[in-house]
Amino acid sequence: MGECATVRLCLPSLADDDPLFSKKMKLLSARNLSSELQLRQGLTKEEVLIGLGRLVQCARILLLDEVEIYFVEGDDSGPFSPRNEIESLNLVLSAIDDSFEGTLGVAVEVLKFLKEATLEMIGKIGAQCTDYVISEESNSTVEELLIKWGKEQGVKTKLRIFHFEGAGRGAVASRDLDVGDIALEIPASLIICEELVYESEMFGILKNLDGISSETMMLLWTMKERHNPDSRFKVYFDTLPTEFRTGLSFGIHALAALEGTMLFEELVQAKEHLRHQYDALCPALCADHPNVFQSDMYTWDQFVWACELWYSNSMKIVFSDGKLRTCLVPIAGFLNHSLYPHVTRYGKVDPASDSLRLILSRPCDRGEQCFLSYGSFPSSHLVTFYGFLPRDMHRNPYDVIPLDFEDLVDKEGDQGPGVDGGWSTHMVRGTWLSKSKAPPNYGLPPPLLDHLRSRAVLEAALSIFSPMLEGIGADDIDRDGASWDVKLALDFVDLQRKIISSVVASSSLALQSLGPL
Ligand SMILES: C[S@@+](CC[C@H](N)C(=O)[O-])C[C@H]1O[C@@H](n2cnc3c(N)ncnc32)[C@H](O)[C@@H]1O
Repeated sequence: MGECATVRLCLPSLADDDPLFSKKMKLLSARNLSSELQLRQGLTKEEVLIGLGRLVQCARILLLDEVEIYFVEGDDSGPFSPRNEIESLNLVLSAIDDSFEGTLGVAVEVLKFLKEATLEMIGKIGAQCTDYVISEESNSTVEELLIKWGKEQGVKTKLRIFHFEGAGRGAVASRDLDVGDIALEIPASLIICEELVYESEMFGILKNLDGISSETMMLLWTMKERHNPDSRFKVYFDTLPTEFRTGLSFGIHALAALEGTMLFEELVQAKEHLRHQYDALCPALCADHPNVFQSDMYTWDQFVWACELWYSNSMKIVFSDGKLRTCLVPIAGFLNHSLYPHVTRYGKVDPASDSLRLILSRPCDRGEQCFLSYGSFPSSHLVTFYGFLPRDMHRNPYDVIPLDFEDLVDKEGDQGPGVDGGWSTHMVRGTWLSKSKAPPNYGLPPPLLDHLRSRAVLEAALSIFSPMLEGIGADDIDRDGASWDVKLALDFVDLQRKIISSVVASSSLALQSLGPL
């Protein structure tokens, strides 16, 4: 770029209240990265690209979350995860877009070059993501009616609904969509949230109950409203399945298949918690106010249905009044989750249009399934609350197993691993996700080993995981004839076993490398 004029790009600086502030600052300074890029005149294209690369590295660090930062290895400059990469490149893109304003002449060409290069990087994300196969276009009247109803009330969509093998319904781009395009726009007035309870007759009763949360009120409202033939949201309720298949509906055989895993305990506890909640609320409401809470609508099964609906379909959204509400969003609820999402941030109502806009953070070609990110969840959370494991489950960077071995180490008079590295929690994940499986870490996370007593930590990890590996899952279950919940449980067990075996193998190697005491 012979005549490159000065161009200045600025990423937002790291917020003081970022809980990972000091760790991120440490990484930035160790790598000598700045959130500002100045390109002076006369640089070559290669030099401009090097500058862009450094800015992307900085953005990656700024946007690391607590799991990602824990697994950052040595001087690895990323990418760290698909989520982190998509958001980092979009951050850089908006810095480039901001710089166009007031820029003239050759500098505009440089910015265009930078923008193209960034879009090219974004375009490469997701190339390895595993496709879901369309089983049929949804020509069922319920989904069509919902879209028609939505459009009449201001919904704008560039998506069509299809059925996918193993994922239910999903949304497909009806034309090529680029970064920044709005795939779906839902007026705030169509979003189902707590205000509807406040307007309903049941609120007069619920507001007198001590400590009842708006989420619980919404559960109770949904249980009744789904049967209301005059509901404003009838077309939406008609699209909902009569039964959800999440971990909360696992039968005894699926639970038996999970024995020895942490998910077994989690599911049993989650179910018990819901049972307590149900027992404390529904029978009394039905007995005291039978005209409002009809007992046939407030059975245990219907309560679990409503919980599963809210866990698997709700979104947390900030409205124009600044308040965060947990909501059900008709039509947006058809979008499935991916580790390589097209839409990453959809948590805020756009104040100008008073609508929820699903804006693309990476392109989605016509005919391609358009995915959201539901969040950075481990597979146990996805099974419990959503009832699936993604096709790319082996690549899930958030599929971590927390390590609670302070007890084990502390008892021996050690100061414990949480203290010296400034890490309050330790965790492991499949070591195949590591970029350096070589000594000294053998694919284990650096903070786990990066302190004085790594021998004690490795021994503690082995003492936790080796017995777990032996006790995990029953081998004698016939997968072919199994029901949906047993199959899902077995897939989960296989994945856990793989993760734990990899950690045991790496810990043993790392321990051997330390040699005898
Ligand atoms: C918000 S809904 C999405 C629409 C849903 N597929 C349907 O047919 O209504 C969330 C549910 O979709 C399914 N799902 C989402 N993402 C998935 C994925 N990547 N693979 C398999 N199932 C998925 C799970 O059953 C999950 O509980």
